[in-house]
Amino acid sequence: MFPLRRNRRLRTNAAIRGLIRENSITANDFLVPLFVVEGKGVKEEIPSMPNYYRHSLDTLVDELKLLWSLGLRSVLLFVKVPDNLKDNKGTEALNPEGLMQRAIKTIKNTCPDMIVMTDVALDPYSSFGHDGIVEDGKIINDDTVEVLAEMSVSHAEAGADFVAPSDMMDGRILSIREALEDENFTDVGIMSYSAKYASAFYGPFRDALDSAPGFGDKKTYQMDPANRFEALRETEMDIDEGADIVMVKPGMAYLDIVRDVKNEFDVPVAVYQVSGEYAMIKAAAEKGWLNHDQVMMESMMAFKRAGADMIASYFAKDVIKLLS
Ligand SMILES: NCc1[nH]cc(CCC(=O)O)c1CC(=O)O
Ligand SMILES: [Mg+2]
Repeated sequence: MFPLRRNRRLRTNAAIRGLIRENSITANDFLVPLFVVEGKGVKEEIPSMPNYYRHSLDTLVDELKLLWSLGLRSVLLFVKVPDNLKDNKGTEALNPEGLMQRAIKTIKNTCPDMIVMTDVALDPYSSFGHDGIVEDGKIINDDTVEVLAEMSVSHAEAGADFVAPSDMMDGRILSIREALEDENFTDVGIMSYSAKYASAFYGPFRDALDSAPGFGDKKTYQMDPANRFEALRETEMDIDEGADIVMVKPGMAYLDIVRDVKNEFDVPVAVYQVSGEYAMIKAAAEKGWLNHDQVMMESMMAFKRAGADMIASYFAKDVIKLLS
């Protein structure tokens, strides 16, 4: 008898393919990154991120209502800080009336049940465009961690549900957790960018926030793309220090790391499909070289298949619109 098994039987039509499908995508899967700028009536497209925008607080309100109506329930906030407010210590990051703090309040006033996660790192505030305080051309770990902890408390005071440290300083999760507990923000969570690689895929994001490093690169704090086991060490430490959710970043080129982290630990795992991944798909689709929607959905399935519990993606809205 030939053949003993015919695997194609389970692919015969859409109904049987649906029946045996192992992964699916819903609005619950997404964190929506949002870029916020000063001003009024601003909705400016980011040149290297087609169809993605920086919003001033007033237009952000409309965007939030749209996200909410689509069933999207959590946002990841980034702010673009004017040059004159940048310094080496990220002083503006602690301003209770700063753009981030106002953005958090605006969102909570518009959609009180939207989960607000805030990016915690110095780079948008840094005159050097680095994620930490610079001394003699070096990024100083422990002094930076102190600022990150204060910054986290400031975001919590403004109403953030989660802080999301994306800086890759050592020990920052513990310091942030302690600072939040000291101030009685026991319910404010931490989503740690635990395995964050020194990646060239962040290029368009740095355009969006005007936050590219002014000298050197981020290789003394972000991870070497050559390394796999180091991601597990980083993640384990962040969990021990109190991270509620851990993240792997970037996404598509790091699916092996997502799977490793998911297999090894029992906390929720997030993956970040970063700006460069978005830009690649958009650019190829614009040229007619790839089918935009199909490639987008395939990338989402890949994240789920790799074990991601949630996906931060600039495609979140497009995906949900396509599904509904
Ligand atoms: N620390 C800031 C930060 N938070 C998220 C990203 C990248 C996100 C993206 O590319 O979409 C970056 C840039 C960087 O580390 O240089
Ligand atoms: Mg670490």
